[in-house]
Amino acid sequence: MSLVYDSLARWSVAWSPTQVPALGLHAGSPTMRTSQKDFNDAVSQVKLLKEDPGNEVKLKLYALYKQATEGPCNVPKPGMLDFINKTKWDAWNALGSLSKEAARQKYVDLVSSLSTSSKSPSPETPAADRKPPEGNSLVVTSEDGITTIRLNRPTKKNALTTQMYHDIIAALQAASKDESTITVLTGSGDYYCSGNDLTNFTHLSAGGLEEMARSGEVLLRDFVDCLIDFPKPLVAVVNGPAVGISVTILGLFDVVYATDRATFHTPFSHLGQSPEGCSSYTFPKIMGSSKAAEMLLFGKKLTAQEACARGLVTEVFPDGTFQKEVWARLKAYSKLPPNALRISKQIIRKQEKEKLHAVNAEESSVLRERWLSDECMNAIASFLSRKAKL
Ligand SMILES: CCCCCCCCCC/C=C\CC(=O)SCCNC(=O)CCNC(=O)[C@H](O)C(C)(C)COP(=O)(O)OP(=O)(O)OC[C@H]1O[C@@H](n2cnc3c(N)ncnc32)[C@H](O)[C@@H]1OP(=O)(O)O
Repeated sequence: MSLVYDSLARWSVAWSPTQVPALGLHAGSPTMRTSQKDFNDAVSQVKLLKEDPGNEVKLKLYALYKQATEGPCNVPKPGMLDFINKTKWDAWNALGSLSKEAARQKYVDLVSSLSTSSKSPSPETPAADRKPPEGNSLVVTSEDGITTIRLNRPTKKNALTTQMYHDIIAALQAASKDESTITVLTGSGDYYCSGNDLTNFTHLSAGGLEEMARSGEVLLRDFVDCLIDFPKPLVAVVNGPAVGISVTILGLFDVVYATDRATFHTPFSHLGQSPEGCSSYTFPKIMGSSKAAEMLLFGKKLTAQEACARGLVTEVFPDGTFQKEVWARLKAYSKLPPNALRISKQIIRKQEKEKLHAVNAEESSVLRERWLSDECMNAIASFLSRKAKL
């Protein structure tokens, strides 16, 4: 059995009976024979768990399995940038000199506690029925003069993958030329967006970390440039909490409507990162330098009402009537003459376009450096190992 990440934030159990290493038990001891059977049964049970027990538990299972089968951690510590293996190594190493027998017992106890809290599926349940596929991460629709770009990864709180940045750019480019009057960005499920998908940092190409940071800088700059240049009214329909880049770019939207359930959080310092989306310029301008610093430096999370009082949000609606009220309002606005709207938007934006592009280029370049820093690496590794939640 081995525990693997199928993406960096998600452990999955890969199991093949033929891959089980010898347990290294001494024959003849009845206690140990019982222990070995219990352990083997527990190992088999893990793959039948219906509910994902979460990364923390899976990490514990991994560490106990290694300790039970190989003894104390005996392999060199992986490099700091090798997030997955370092996290696994840390967990195994933390078990110190725990005996194989004690590790087996703890493993069995842990699996037994999971089995009682989660029903196993019947063996004939097809895998596809256990977890429905998530479908398209971005859904674009056009109706009633409104093009809607919907972030659609609700199980990941609509975190933005690199593919989604590319897809949003393409959707905005298409929307700028289509028949619609207004373009809307919104989210599916309980979140608006949890910001940049932190597993984006783990998809290393042959060029290594430097290359990843370089391509991240280009992607970020292109994404934000596209928002700066977007020629039609751009509206954010913030249907729930918003984090990171999904908050900073709000300063580039024309109108921001939020449910009263929404919160606005930019935890850049916690992540060893720095502001993007032109927020280093737009936030002080919108809310004053000291309020902006509270958000961008110290990561103060705002309620929807607070964000509205600071001018980041246009209007807050009760959650119960949010969708109905907002879409009725937008439908009415979409009947306005499209050319007048375009021209008015463009004359407003024109005053600052050059400045915004310069700010974007600088923020993206600073972030490239940040991504290579120990502070950032450690924060991401910490999130991925679920030691910290923001
Ligand atoms: C160098 C390459 C980069 C390329 C991209 C370039 C452009 C990007 C530039 C922008 C850079 C940074 C700006 C930012 O956006 S910084 C902010 C990043 N976001 C976060 O730090 C939020 C992290 N998430 C959380 O703190 C919590 O998940 C939550 C949002 C508070 C929700 O908590 P919850 O308890 O209600 O739900 P939870 O169980 O944690 O989440 C459900 C599953 O969703 C996964 N998930 C949520 N958010 C993210 C995320 N941002 N990245 C990756 N995965 C996320 C979470 O891991 C859970 O998954 P699973 O069920 O455990 O598998």
